[in-house]
Amino acid sequence: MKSNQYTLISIEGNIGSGKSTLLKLMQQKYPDLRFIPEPVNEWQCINGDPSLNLLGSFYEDSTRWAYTMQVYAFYSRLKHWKEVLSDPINPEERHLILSERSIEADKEIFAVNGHKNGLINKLEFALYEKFYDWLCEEVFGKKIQKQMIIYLQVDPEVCHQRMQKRARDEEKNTISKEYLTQIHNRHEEWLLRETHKNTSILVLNGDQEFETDLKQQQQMFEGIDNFLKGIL
Ligand SMILES: Nc1ncnc2c1ncn2[C@@H]1O[C@H](COP(=O)(O)OP(=O)(O)OP(=O)(O)O)[C@@H](O)[C@H]1O
Repeated sequence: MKSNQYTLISIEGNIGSGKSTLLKLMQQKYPDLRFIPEPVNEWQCINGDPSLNLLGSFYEDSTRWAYTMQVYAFYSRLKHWKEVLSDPINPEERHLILSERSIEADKEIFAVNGHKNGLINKLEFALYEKFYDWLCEEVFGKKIQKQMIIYLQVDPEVCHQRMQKRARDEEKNTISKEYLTQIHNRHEEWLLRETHKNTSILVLNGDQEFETDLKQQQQMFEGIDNFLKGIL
């Protein structure tokens, strides 16, 4: 691998599928990976002001806030990526980055779904694509050697139950099973039916509880170890 190139590993999956849990487990198992968390807190509290809650506004009035949400989600994710990619790589270091969702998922899942459902209109989507393409090229350029996606595939009904259990304030009474099904279908389309260049995809079933079930974890990690074999 060239010294300034990275392999990106992202965990993708529906809201409430268990991505954060899997990420934590992977951090423990592979401590050498660089890690990019999802900036949800930033969306809940713009400039540290809890009255500026973009995630909450988005779920209260999706049509009004869908485009704004995408612009800010993109900005905040890209900012993290830029910080990591601008950090000179130590030649001894592994060039592997693990993130919860990817910039691409923002677009392919949330922006496309919003556009399909009329929450983001044609003009907004065209504008979004313009700065998305340009800024991604600016930040990622030729720095990416390969992308690897771990798709945590979970029944939307199970995601709904997990979401209710965790009860994030903004989501409690606003995310319907219908929305979870739309987001699930977008994942299936994007990851299982569309073509991908220079990307390998592992599909992991996450229907069974795996946070505390060690047997289940072990089974999942057999798949992950095998998938990452050769780069770790
Ligand atoms: N680009 C985006 N546009 C709109 N909403 C987004 C976007 N990215 C994430 N979200 C929302 O932010 C919240 C957190 O999302 P996400 O599904 O990535 O994490 P999570 O729910 O904590 O996942 P898990 O339970 O699998 O750990 C959800 O309400 C999700 O719908």
